[in-house]
Amino acid sequence: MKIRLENITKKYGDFVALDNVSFSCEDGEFFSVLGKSGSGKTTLIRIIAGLEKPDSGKVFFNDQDIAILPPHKRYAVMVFQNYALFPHLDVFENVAFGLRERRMPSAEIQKRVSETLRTLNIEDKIRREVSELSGGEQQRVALARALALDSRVILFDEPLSNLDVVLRRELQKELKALQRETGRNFIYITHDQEEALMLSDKLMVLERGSVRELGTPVEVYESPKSLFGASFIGLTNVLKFERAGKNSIKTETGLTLSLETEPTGDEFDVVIRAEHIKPSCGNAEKNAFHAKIKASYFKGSFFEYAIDVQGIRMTMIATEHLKKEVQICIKKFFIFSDE
Ligand SMILES: Nc1ncnc2c1ncn2[C@@H]1O[C@H](COP(=O)(O)OP(=O)(O)OP(=O)(O)O)[C@@H](O)[C@H]1O
Repeated sequence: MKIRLENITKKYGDFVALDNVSFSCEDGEFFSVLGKSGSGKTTLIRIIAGLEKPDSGKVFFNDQDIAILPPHKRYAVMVFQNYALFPHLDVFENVAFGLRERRMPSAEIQKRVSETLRTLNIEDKIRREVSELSGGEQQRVALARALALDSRVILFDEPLSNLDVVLRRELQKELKALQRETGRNFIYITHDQEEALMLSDKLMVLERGSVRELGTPVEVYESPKSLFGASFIGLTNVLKFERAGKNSIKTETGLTLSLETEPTGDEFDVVIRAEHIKPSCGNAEKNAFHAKIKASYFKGSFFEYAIDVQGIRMTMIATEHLKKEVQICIKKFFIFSDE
C-alpha cells in the first residue's frame, strides 16, 4: 500500500499540532516518525488511522483520498504503547476479537489466531488471562492482534517504550523481521533515535509539528538539512561560531575551524558528532587541536570523553584508552547559518 500525506495541518484551538506535513511511504516500507514529546507524532498517526480529522490536507492510500472512509475501512490498524488489551479476556479472545467483528468463520479464526501466536512465539500462552502476562508478552499479544487482521498498514504508537532495554532490543529485531516477511507497511512512532535508525527504510523527524528531516536513515544521519535534525540524532556537540575569515569560523574563545567553501551569513550553529572528533591526529591535519581530557566513561566497546579544546567543552567517542592530553582533529561537522 502506498501512503501519501499532502499538506496536513491540524490545530487544537490556536495551537498548531501539525504544520503542513507531507510525505509518502512506499508499498512495504518501514517508515518511522521520530520526535520529542509533543511534536505531533500521535496526532499524525491518528489522522492516518481516521481517528482524528485534519484541518486541511489529504491522506491517500494507493492514490485514493481516504477522507470519507471510516477507520475500520482504512486497511490500517493501530498498536498502542499501553497494549490496549482486554484484561478480562484470554490471549486467544484478545487476538480473535477483531476477526469476530469482521465475521470470520470460527474455524478460520482458530487457525489464524494459532498461526499468528506461533509467529510471535506465544502460542503456549493461548488460554492465559492477559493480566497474568509480562509486559513483553502483552506487547506480543497486541502485535498478534494487529497482525492477525489483514490490514496492509500497521500504525505503531511507541509500542516498545514500556519495555526494558533487553526486551526492547529483542522485539525490535522481531518487528523488523515480521515487517520484511509480511511486506506490510509499518508506520512507527518513536522518540528513540537509535530505534528509528536501525528499523526504518525511511524516517521523518518532526519538531513542533513541522517536518525537519525526511529520508533514509543514512541520508538523515550523514546529511541532515536542519539544526534540529543534526543535533537530535546521535551524540552531538552544538556550538556557536561566528565568521573569522573568508573560509573560516571561530568560537568566542578563538577556536577556529577552516571550511572548504565560504559560508553564507556571519553567525552559525555548528553540530559536531562525537565520533567525528578523532584522537591522535598529526599537527599537519586540517582542523587539528590540542585537547585536554576532563573525564572519561568506559562504555564497553568504546570510551566517551569530555574534552576541553581551547576553552570549549566537547564530547568525543573513541575506542582508544586515552590519558590526559591528546591531539584531536575534527573530521566532519554540519554548519547552519544562524539567521
Ligand atoms: N485533543 C487535544 N486537544 C488539545 N491539544 C492536544 C490534543 N491532542 C494533542 N494535543 C497537543 O498537540 C501536541 C502534539 O501532541 P501529540 O500527542 O501528537 O505529540 P507526540 O509527539 O505524540 O507526544 P508524545 O511523544 O508525548 O506522545 C501536544 O502539545 C499536545 O498537548
